[in-house]
Amino acid sequence: MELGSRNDMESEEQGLSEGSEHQHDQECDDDSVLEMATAFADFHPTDDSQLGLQLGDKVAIISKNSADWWWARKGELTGYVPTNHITSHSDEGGGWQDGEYFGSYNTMKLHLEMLQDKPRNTAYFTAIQQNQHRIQDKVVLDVGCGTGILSMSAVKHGKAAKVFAVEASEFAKQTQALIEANGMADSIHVLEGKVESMKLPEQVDLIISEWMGTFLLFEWMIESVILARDRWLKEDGVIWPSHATLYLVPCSAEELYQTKVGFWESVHGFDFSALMPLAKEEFFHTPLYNHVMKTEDCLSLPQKILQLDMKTVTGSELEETTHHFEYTLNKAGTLHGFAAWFQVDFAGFHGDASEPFVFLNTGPDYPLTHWKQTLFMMDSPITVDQGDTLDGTVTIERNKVWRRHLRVNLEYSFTSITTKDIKVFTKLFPIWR
Ligand SMILES: N=C(N)NCC[C@H]1O[C@@H](n2cnc3c(N)ncnc32)[C@H](O)[C@@H]1O
Repeated sequence: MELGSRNDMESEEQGLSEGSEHQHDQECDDDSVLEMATAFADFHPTDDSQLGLQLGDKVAIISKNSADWWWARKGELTGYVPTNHITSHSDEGGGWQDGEYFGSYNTMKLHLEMLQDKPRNTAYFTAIQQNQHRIQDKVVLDVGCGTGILSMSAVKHGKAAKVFAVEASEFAKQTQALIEANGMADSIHVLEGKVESMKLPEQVDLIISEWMGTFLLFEWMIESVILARDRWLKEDGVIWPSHATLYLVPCSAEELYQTKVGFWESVHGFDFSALMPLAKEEFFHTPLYNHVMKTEDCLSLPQKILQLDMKTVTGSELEETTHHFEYTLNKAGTLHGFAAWFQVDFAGFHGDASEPFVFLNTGPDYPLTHWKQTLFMMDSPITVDQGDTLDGTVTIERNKVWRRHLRVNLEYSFTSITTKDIKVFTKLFPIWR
């Protein structure tokens, strides 16, 4: 999915072409095989009805005799394997493109970018440090732990007793080495595999995860976090981030527009304006995931278009959401489109909601993060005055086939305060399909 930074991956979505469907396991064709699975931990058999496993072994599941033991085949050998040592491949299909997705998280460039994102890491570390007295001696689940940085912080700063650090990409092998190098192997258990198919030995007190993608939802990892919450978080447990909010604001993007589209007006003295529609289609068909906007680009106050309580939100609620907006422009200028960003909060432990809590805001009024802002460019800029209004809806629709992708539909009417003239606009933006 990405060949470099997480942001690059969105522009490299071609990497998620149909041809990139994961390789169908040959053994799957044997009709006695229910599905394939991979061992994410070594298993040493205690009797000869059991099959020994090494981390990374692929086994063919023949029958699921019980919740804890499945009859499996590894090469010519058959025997029982413990289900809490293997992760099933069954959800690799279904348009999740897991091969590419998890393969892409096995890059140093991506982890470098995330670990160098100071506001990102500071928010998580501060939340952990400020709640040490509530995390001490507790059990934590880190969903999508990557290098394990949040798990290590939960132990070092939060004094957690035990952390299950779940990571589906091969990078988990590096993570295990890092945990050992930092003397934390007895409290942090790295589990390679998808959290959906993980079998933990106990419920947890705290789930920590950094799951936010472009426009908050891209990658749709939020569904994995919700599933882990429903399956493994204690009733009175806490999930961080505890809340996620998506913001949208009408804005100018003059420099970008001139660079990508205005440029064609006159190219070395020649009229190339006939190419402007092609430029708009190519450059503005999808949102720009790495736009850095300035506060003065905002033409109104931002509005919240999605508010999630991570303790209660369900996957089905997120399939399609629509938010009605009304903006009154607070300055004259040029309306090129809309910018979006998110905020995540780390509340939930506090008894009293009034207690200050830590939050991470990726908007233009806060220190820049690797998410930057997401810019939805409309095709025709309009000159606007203070007092003009925009009235419309933003619909976020998850792709029914490509389950990590979504589409954002913007539909609104623009009313000029002076002429009372009304113009209607609509545009559908795939992220990225
Ligand atoms: N936009 C993000 N913050 N993406 C973080 C994704 C990190 O979580 C890992 N990850 C994503 N989904 C899962 C999952 N279902 N199970 C385990 N690890 C996951 C992924 O391999 C990467 O290390």
